[in-house]
Amino acid sequence: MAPPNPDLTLYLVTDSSLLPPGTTLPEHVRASINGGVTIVQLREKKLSTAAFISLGKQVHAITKELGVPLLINDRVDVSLAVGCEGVHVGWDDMDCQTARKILGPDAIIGLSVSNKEQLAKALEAGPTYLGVGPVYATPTKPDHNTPLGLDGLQQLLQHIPANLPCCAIGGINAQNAGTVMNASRSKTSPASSLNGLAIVSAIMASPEPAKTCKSLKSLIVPSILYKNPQKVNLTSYLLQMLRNFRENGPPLIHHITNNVSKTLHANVTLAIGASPIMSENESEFQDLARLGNSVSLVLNMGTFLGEEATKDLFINAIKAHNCGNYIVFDPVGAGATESRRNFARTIKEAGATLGNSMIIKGNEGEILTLAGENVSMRGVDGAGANSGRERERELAAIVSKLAKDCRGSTIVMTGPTDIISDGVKTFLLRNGDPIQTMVTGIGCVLSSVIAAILWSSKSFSDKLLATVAAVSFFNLSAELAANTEPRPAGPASWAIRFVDMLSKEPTEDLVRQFRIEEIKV
Ligand SMILES: Cc1ncc(COP(=O)(O)OP(=O)(O)O)c(N)n1
Ligand SMILES: Cc1nc(C(=O)O)sc1CCOP(=O)(O)O
Repeated sequence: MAPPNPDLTLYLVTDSSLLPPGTTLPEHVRASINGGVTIVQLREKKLSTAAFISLGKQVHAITKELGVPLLINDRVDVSLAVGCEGVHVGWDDMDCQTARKILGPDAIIGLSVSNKEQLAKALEAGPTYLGVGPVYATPTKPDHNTPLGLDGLQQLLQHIPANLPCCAIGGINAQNAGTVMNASRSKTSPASSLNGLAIVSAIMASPEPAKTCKSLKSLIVPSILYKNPQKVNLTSYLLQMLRNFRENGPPLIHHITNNVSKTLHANVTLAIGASPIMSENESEFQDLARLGNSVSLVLNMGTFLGEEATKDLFINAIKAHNCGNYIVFDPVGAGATESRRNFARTIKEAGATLGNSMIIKGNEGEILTLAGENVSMRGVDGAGANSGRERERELAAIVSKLAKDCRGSTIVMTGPTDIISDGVKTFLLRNGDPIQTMVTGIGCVLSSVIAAILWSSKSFSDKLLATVAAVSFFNLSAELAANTEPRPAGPASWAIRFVDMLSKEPTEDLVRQFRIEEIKV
């Protein structure tokens, strides 16, 4: 029989003494699960055995109904009496092997680890998962061990095998959850990293547990998905990406773009539920960049007026939006002339100084030009179709290297297969339809969609997946507009249908049709 494999993403450990006045534990647990808690531990230090069992049964009825496992803190006897899914034990409690004998092979048995010595013993003991902590000092457990801090956590994680799930605990809340998850990623190999966070006070004391859990989960999931895509439901995550970008109101997309596709940019931006503005008036860039919670800049060098004429405009726009906004740069025709090549490289360099807020989106010829490859382009269309697995691999390696060289920019190379990389992870996307190349400006307006959907992104790792969601959504909408009966008569009627398609609320069924593959380069 396969060992139990609990989802530790957002682990609620209870403490009724922290509940807001007038609330009950069972209802608080229910709301927390509705907000995204994936596993619950009943940790009630002051209850008699009888009261512990009675409360355990009440809470178990709810966790069972909502499909989430319930564990009991310390007490194997109470777990047996409640009939729940397992226990969490520490070093003063019953040992793991004995607990396993009593509870059986299907039980979830968690074990606490605070240092290297305990970890060495824990690896012998055969728990289902490890609770590693405390990360920070916490009044919730007055007898806690020395806090590990982020460095100590990373060091322990390096010695935890990839197949042993682990969560961090101790002093974790909405202010530091993303940092703890990201820190666990940065110095360790992806395999030996956190599967989630266990939290007591930040959830138990919240007057709005569902809302708190939802926002905690949005800080945790990106890192888990980034490291272990198989551990998270990719479909529901990408769907969330396509829906959440309007959470703080419609993002404002400031466009500096070519004359040919301005109207299409505006219509597509509106169709997906964002707000377009077209402005080349440098005196208002600072104000535009701060107009609301979520502002992005689309920079498209399609109708390029020459290096001197365009440089100040683009650089001043970048400077104005360098206040936490996303910038999507489309180096249109970068390989076509010497002057465009130089200019595109200047903007790419400027993006590399921005940390990770720039996305560079171009066709094969444009991206290869930025990567320093020798390409000859006839106009602003792509240099050629990438085809065949070998060619895909070659291009993926170039895209990934360019992303690394750009120090955090995400690179999107469009084509029959789209390639997206942040220099750490690289994805191949296979949705789309050849008709997309028959309407001018269609390639350009993908930037507007990316610029809007990026606002679902809350961390660096999320930015890549938000871009993957945006490009897949865009291309699948194109594909459906072309292939749904009755089929469009030609490119013009297809383009209208395409905009209609983009305006529909994305569904789970739509996301299931995304053809996404992660590729190792
Ligand atoms: C998920 C998780 N990790 C660690 C602990 C701490 O357990 P323990 O060492 O048994 O300490 P007490 O909870 O008994 O104070 C935990 N409960 N859950
Ligand atoms: C139950 C528990 N175990 C810890 C450990 O280090 O093993 S720290 C802790 C309490 C965590 O509470 P809060 O989320 O309120 O800080």
